[in-house]
Amino acid sequence: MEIKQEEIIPFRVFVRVRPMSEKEKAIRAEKITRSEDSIIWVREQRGNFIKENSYAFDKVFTERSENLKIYREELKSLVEDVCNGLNGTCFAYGMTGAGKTHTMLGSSSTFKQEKGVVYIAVDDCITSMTNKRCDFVLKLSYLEIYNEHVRDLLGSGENLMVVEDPLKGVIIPNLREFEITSSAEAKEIIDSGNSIRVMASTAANQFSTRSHAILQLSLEQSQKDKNIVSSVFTSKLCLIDLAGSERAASTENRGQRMIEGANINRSLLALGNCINILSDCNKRGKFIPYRDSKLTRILKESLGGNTQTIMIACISPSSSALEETLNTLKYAERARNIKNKVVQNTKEVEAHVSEYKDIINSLRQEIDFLKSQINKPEDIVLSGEPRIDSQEGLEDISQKIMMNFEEHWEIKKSIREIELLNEDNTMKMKKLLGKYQTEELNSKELRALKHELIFIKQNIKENEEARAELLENLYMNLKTKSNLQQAMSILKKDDKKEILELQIMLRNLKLEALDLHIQNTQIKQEAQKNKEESVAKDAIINRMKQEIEEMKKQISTMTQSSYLNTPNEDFSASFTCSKVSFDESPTIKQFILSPKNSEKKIKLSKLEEARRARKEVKSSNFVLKEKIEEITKPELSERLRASSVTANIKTGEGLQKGQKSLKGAFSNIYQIENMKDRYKSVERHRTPTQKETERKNLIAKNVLQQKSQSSISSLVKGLNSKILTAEEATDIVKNTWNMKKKTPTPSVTISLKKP
Ligand SMILES: Nc1ncnc2c1ncn2[C@@H]1O[C@H](COP(=O)(O)OP(=O)(O)OP(=O)(O)O)[C@@H](O)[C@H]1O
Repeated sequence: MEIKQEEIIPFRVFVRVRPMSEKEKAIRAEKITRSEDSIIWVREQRGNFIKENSYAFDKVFTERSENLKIYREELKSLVEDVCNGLNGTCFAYGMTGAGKTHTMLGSSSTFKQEKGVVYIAVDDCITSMTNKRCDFVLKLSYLEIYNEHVRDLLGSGENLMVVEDPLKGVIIPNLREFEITSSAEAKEIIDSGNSIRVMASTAANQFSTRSHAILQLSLEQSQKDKNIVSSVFTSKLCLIDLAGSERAASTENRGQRMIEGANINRSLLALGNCINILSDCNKRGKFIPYRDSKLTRILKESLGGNTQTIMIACISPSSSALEETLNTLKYAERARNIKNKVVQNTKEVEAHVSEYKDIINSLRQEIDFLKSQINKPEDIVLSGEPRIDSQEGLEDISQKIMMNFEEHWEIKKSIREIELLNEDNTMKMKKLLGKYQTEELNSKELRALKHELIFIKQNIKENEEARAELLENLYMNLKTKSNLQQAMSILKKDDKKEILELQIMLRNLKLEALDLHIQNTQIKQEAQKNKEESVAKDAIINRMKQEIEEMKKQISTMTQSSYLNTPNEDFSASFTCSKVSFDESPTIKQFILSPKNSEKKIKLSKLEEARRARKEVKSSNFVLKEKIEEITKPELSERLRASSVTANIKTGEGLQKGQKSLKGAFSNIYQIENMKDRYKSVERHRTPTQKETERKNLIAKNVLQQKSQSSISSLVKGLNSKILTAEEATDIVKNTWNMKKKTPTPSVTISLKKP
């Protein structure tokens, strides 16, 4: 399977217009919508004033569009992506009776029978996976959120907790998952879930679903190749049939239906608030109130996480539903601005498959063990206890206490989240202010910076307001808690009460255990991150160490060759000079020290080579230093700096050796002067004939010496005043050299400058 790169994918929003209902036809409602491809126009009549507004979406499906067409044209690709390891969500939104359930789950009660997109998607997913040549496990879970309670539609029906796991994201412990292998199997499971979903007849819809239903397909697929490298892809497909938004006035709901309606509206309002913040790019850094409802908590990943999301906004074409239609379209229009970062959930497992399986098995065992640990207290408390009879007051209070505790938990977490967000915002603001103070910005950059600062400031302010509101909620929550505890204490103490108290305690303990688990996972994650960081750091250090070692080797080779190539005692100026000005130019220097034969020239050129090599080492040292600057870890750069200092010293040694040899050459010149003195001192022991010959020689040498002295003086002058060209200098030195061979050394001043 091709591994996809991270992509920013916006919400895709479609509008689906259902046909006029019998009821709407009966009241002779007018059709107020018309559409073309991706645009829908809505006609609004207010008194005599008529206007038509247009709204743009990714596509508009008309009354004639069927579920299968919608699936094929827009949802199929989402399912394909899920089969390729990406997460996907599709939810239907709209007023009550607008056609959400018809779209998602289909219907048979109308004049025509249609299969919902949920069934088509599950079928398609099974078929695609079966056709693929890989191992896969497909699991299905189905839940509903009714009056802010999460209920397993395939399980016991108990009120489930929603937990945020730092590794797995939002999870619902104890939610049953069924492994499915065939469409028939899946259909049976989904149908059984639908059969217990809360439905009721309302004024707006005879078969109104009063809960939000969330069906989730979890897919895990693995691929093996010859090299036994196994890739594991995990993905989720979330299909959601939301309960309908409704206006209390128009639905004429009373009693239980009104409570349901209030809860439905509360969660849809929370969904709208999250969409508003997520869709506004200036609101980055603003607290997103996912915790305001169970629906938004469960949809957190679909709304602002690693998921491709599709929203189907269902509307009625009728004039009687104008307000709801406009609300739905505006809501959906905002959602179009949400962009999610989507990445393939893949793990490259470089391990033998058997090894890998062992790891999974051991993890599964650990999970099973932990599960058994979590379930233990409940078993102990409830095993053998009689079932609690319905005792309205007691049960009601215990339920409320549990909810109160959960609410307390959520509020505290939200407060902490806001505090962290604002810490982050303040940091960002400080950074921008620092940029403002230290950098020279042009007017455009300045404007952008100010703009950003204003939004961050606004976000901080709004976050603070949300925090203040939450603190107030916390205060109310604590007040409710003490009231509930008081109410509980008044009730007659009996076995049932004790069991209920224990149940409350157990639930609270479970929450605490889960929170501890989360903290534990976070600590583990942190530890793992630190470990990975330190491993990566060690790798860098090792790599750099190796590089340093290699450089040291190079340097020592170069130093050695520089030792070898540096002129040694053979290399000595054969003429006596008391002082010669030393030019920096290597050519000139070469001329001054011009050797008497080609061998020395070679040596000199080798010296130059060595110098060049040293220069190269120096420049590579500089590169190394630059690398050090890149590395932010101080200890690493410290180590490298130390090594580069050593390297420099080594290079310097080579240089010094060269200079030493040069100095040696000049000391030889002085030695010749000394020899002359010694010659004078032994003069008296010679025979008269010897003395005569030597005297004649000396006169001749003195003449030559004077000539060469004046030549070298003019050479030095020429060099100092830069009158001579390099060629001229060469000639003079050559001549001087020749003269020197036959004559005693000329007395010229030499001063040696450090190159
Ligand atoms: N595209 C459609 N074609 C034919 N009938 C439809 C279509 N959409 C909806 N209906 C019919 O309209 C009625 C209301 O639809 P549905 O139950 O799907 O609405 P809903 O939005 O789910 O409402 P609620 O939120 O109250 O559950 C149903 O009888 C359904 O069969």
